[in-house]
Amino acid sequence: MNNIEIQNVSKVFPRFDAGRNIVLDDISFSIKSGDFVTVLGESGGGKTTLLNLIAGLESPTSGEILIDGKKIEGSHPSRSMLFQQPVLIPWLSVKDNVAYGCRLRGDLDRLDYRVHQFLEMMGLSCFENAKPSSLSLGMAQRVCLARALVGRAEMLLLDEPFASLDTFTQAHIQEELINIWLSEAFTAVFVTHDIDEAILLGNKIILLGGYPGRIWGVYDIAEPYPRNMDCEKLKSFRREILANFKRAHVGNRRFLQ
Ligand SMILES: Nc1ncnc2c1ncn2[C@@H]1O[C@H](COP(=O)(O)OP(=O)(O)OP(=O)(O)O)[C@@H](O)[C@H]1O
Repeated sequence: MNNIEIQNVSKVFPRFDAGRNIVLDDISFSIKSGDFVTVLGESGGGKTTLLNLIAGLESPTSGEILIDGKKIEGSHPSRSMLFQQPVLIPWLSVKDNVAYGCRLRGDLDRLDYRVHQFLEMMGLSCFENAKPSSLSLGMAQRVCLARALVGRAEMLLLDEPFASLDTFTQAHIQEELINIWLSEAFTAVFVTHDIDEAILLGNKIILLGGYPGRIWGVYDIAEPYPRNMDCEKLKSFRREILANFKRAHVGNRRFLQ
């Protein structure tokens, strides 16, 4: 199980001029085990900060985050993070990169089989022995995804992982991610500033807006996968989300006056 409760979480960072930068203000929402949650917000709005708090890499200034009723204390291999840029060890082969975290932790049970299985799932079995320098960006990002899944992550935390990919590769890898999520049943928290990506992927969207970042909408989307933005229901979600973004900005202007 991996039910997460984010309760009245605020995060304040010290500012360069000795002031306080309130990045997140009184954020509350819940994530059910097996959810695919997309966190949608503009650049600098605190999305990565929220992901780092769920990963246990940062602590809230106030409020708390509970996983299955227990307060998060630090990072844990069951929560795996995928960054915007793929991070691979250049001198290790693709398969050794994928196996690396498991080897470090001594999680060796059928490791070679698992590595092969996930690389095949990502369409990368022919590249098992290749070095990262010979991979395209999209392939390297799929290796990172395989590495997270091989480590039996119960929760994937994805920080705009496809933002730097071209539209075609992005669409392809989004579809693969959804297929794997549907078959492997992990929980995903996916940060993006792309409204269509948030709607196409998430069964729940958290709209983060304004400065400091507050929640401006939580949307449950029950449409089946694969999704297409031509669908009227999804278009209407899009209109509603954009309208709420506008409200966040009007609220923000008032806040600054
Ligand atoms: N470790 C830190 N120390 C001080 N300030 C920080 C730290 N991490 C983030 N911030 C500040 O928090 C704010 C939000 O940053 P964050 O990276 O969470 O936003 P974001 O929504 O993920 O942005 P982007 O989409 O551009 O990656 C920024 O003002 C940033 O300067």
